[in-house]
Amino acid sequence: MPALNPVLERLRGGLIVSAQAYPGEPMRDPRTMDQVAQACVAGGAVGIRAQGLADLALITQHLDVPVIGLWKDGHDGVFITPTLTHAVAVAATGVQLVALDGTRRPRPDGRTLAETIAELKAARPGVLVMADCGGLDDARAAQDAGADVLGTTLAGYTGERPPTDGPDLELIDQVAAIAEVPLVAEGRVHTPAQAARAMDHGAFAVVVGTAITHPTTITSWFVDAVARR
Ligand SMILES: CC(=O)N[C@H](C=O)[C@@H](O)[C@H](O)[C@H](O)COP(=O)(O)O
Repeated sequence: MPALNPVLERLRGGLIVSAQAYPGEPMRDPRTMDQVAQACVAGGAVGIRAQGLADLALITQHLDVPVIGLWKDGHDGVFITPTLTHAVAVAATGVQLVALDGTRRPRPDGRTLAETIAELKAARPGVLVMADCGGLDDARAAQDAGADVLGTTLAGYTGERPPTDGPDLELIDQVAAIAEVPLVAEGRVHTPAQAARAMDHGAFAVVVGTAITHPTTITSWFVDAVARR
């Protein structure tokens, strides 16, 4: 892999924590997410992934690790930073990387992924792009479209890959074999052992969300285990 952008170099081999609360949830408050993000950095996270302009505006002020920002609009189809307008607004919060839907599905504003990336970079020079992919063909296309980072974020959510129990290691292998840019393993990494396995399979860094920052889900795992006895 050629010499990397210094922002990406800071993420190499590390854990990125995704701190997101969903609409209507008790922790859906920018101050709360900012505090959660700070707590994760204190624990050794090399980067933070976060959602929404208000959360990002606070988090970028208080953290000195790279922040991957996104804006979820809706919950099906293309909803992760779906348009150029969303992407430019996310970049304007001061994040170093913008995560956007990196699938081959039509985007709501009619732009291709390549056009979106080129226009975002023209509007916000220096910003990096993480493409959230659902499968190998997405990853290949996103790399060709100019993505700086490939993520397995949408594996199991777009119909291209079955939802695996744990990270989609087969997809990580496949993407690692074609990636000329960093591959970030994201999606259903629920244990430290799974995070380590994703690295062993060729990930450049790993994103963990739910298992660190979503107490409702984590609690339900324990509740179910207790209820089974
Ligand atoms: C599919 C989708 O919408 N993924 C979102 C992307 O930002 C988040 O809801 C996930 O929490 C994140 O990808 C981390 O994954 P996990 O929470 O499984 O560690």
